[in-house]
Formats: sequence, structure tokens, C-alpha cells
Amino acid sequence: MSDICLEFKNLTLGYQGHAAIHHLSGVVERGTLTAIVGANGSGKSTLMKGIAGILRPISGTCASHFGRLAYLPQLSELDRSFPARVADLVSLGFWQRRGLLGRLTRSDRSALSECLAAVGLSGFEARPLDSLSGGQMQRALFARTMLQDADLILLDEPFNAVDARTISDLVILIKGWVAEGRTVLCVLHDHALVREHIPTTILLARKLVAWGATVDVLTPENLLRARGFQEAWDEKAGWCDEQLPAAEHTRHSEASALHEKKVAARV
Ligand SMILES: Nc1ncnc2c1ncn2[C@@H]1O[C@H](COP(=O)(O)OP(=O)(O)OP(=O)(O)O)[C@@H](O)[C@H]1O
Repeated sequence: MSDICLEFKNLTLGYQGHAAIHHLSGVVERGTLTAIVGANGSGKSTLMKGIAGILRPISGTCASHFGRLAYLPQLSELDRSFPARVADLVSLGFWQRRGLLGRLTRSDRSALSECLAAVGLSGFEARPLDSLSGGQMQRALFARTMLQDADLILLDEPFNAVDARTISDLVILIKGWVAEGRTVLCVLHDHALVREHIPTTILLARKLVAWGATVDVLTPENLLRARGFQEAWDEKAGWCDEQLPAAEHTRHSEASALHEKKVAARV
């Protein structure tokens, strides 16, 4: 089996006529832990959506070599008012294997309890989601991710509004997943946390600024370059016009918006 989990070739992604991330090339190796870092609007979540298949490339490719995917979007994208219990949310981790209507076996139920225990939520099975604190909700989502038994795990700002104790517990879980050979990509804003725990970093500013060992990427020079690119960015810029004729550009915008709606309806 190849050591490559993801391979980006000249990948450009965006929304309805506007590019959000341009010409990304590079390889993510299997069993590695990578941080995706950049200012607000630099394209981090867009890249996650591109990898998850929610957004189609405008140009270039994102070749993936993995079995199961687990994607944890930002908490703000989740509707917590949905009338469900913790056990309902976490057992969604089985759906890729059991289907949405598949009955849980006795061993599934014991796996569910083990995952809840691993995230410190034993006894929370029957709690309604809207009664959880932000940190408890994030722990429940990590339990669901564990049940998914995925080869590639995408975490978009998993530590937002989460206290230091929960962060350190969740970081231990993530490192355990990597030790098991899973590949983890994690969008983060806290550079100190990235420096301490994440060996590899991708720094974005609507395009790739630097990619490599965290110590080489998060340098003052690279962070300054990233700021310069971000500030110079024209929010209204279209696709890479030099690469895509106008008719193609419009066709892609429409097809991409439709694809995004269809996938969002499935997630
Ligand atoms: N659904 C969408 N439709 C149109 N434009 C979008 C959409 N989602 C994101 N964008 C735009 O794409 C650009 C990149 O957004 P993205 O969410 O990838 O940034 P980010 O780096 O994850 O930011 P943050 O740190 O604020 O979460 C931004 O200019 C944003 O406004």
C-alpha cells in the first residue's frame, strides 16, 4: 500500500464564481498529523471541504488514497437544537458500516460506551444535545469520530470554545489515532498549541505560503508573508482567469453550487 494518503495537484477551490484557495500542490503521508493554519478567510475550511468531497475542484485534483473518512466541521456549522440524545449523535459514527437504519449490535453498544468513557462522558448517553456545554459537545463529537474508525480524520477548529483540560484530553486522543496509523488534518488558530503538538504544518493565505516541519513553517518571515498575501487579496477576484475560459468558469460555478447543496443535504 502506498504511503500517500492525499495528493493535491495544482488544486483550486472556491464558491460561486470566486476562488478561495489557489494552485495547491503537495502530498500528505499516511499516519501523519498535520495542522492547517492561516488567518480568517485564508481557505482552511475550504480545503477541508475539498478533501471531504463537499466542494469539487475548480481546477487541478485532490487524489485520495484512504478507506473511511471522518470529517468534523466547525461547531458553528452544527445544529444543536436538533432533538437528539448524546447516544444518538455518537452512534451516527456507525452509519458508514451499518447504514442509517441498521440496528446496533451488543458489541456496537459496548463500543459506544467505551468511546464515551474515552472522552470522559460516561453516563451521558441519555442527555439531550442542547443541555451540553461546548466542551462536552466537542467530546461527544470526538466519540463519534472514534466510532467511525476512519483512516483519514479532518478536524476543523476542534478546540474552539473549549477549556485547557478538554484540549489536553482531546490532543491525547488525536495523537493516539495517529499512533494507530490514521492520518489527521486539523485546522487550528493557536500557534503555540501547533508548535507544541503538531509536527507538520500547512500555512495558507488563499494559496500555499509554506508546508513542512512546523518549526520551519511557523517562522516570523512566513507569518509576515501570509499576512501580506491575505491583506492584498481581492475578495471579488474570480476563478484563476488565466486558466479558465469565461464560459467554463460560469458552468463550474453553477455545477459546484449544485454539488455543494446535494452533499450538504447528505451530511
Ligand atoms: N459557502 C460559501 N459561499 C461563498 N463564499 C464562501 C463560502 N464559504 C467560504 N467562503 C469564502 O471563502 C473564503 C475562505 O473561507 P474559509 O471558510 O475557507 O476560510 P477559513 O480560513 O476557514 O476562515 P476562518 O478562520 O474564519 O474559519 C472566504 O473569503 C469566505 O468568505
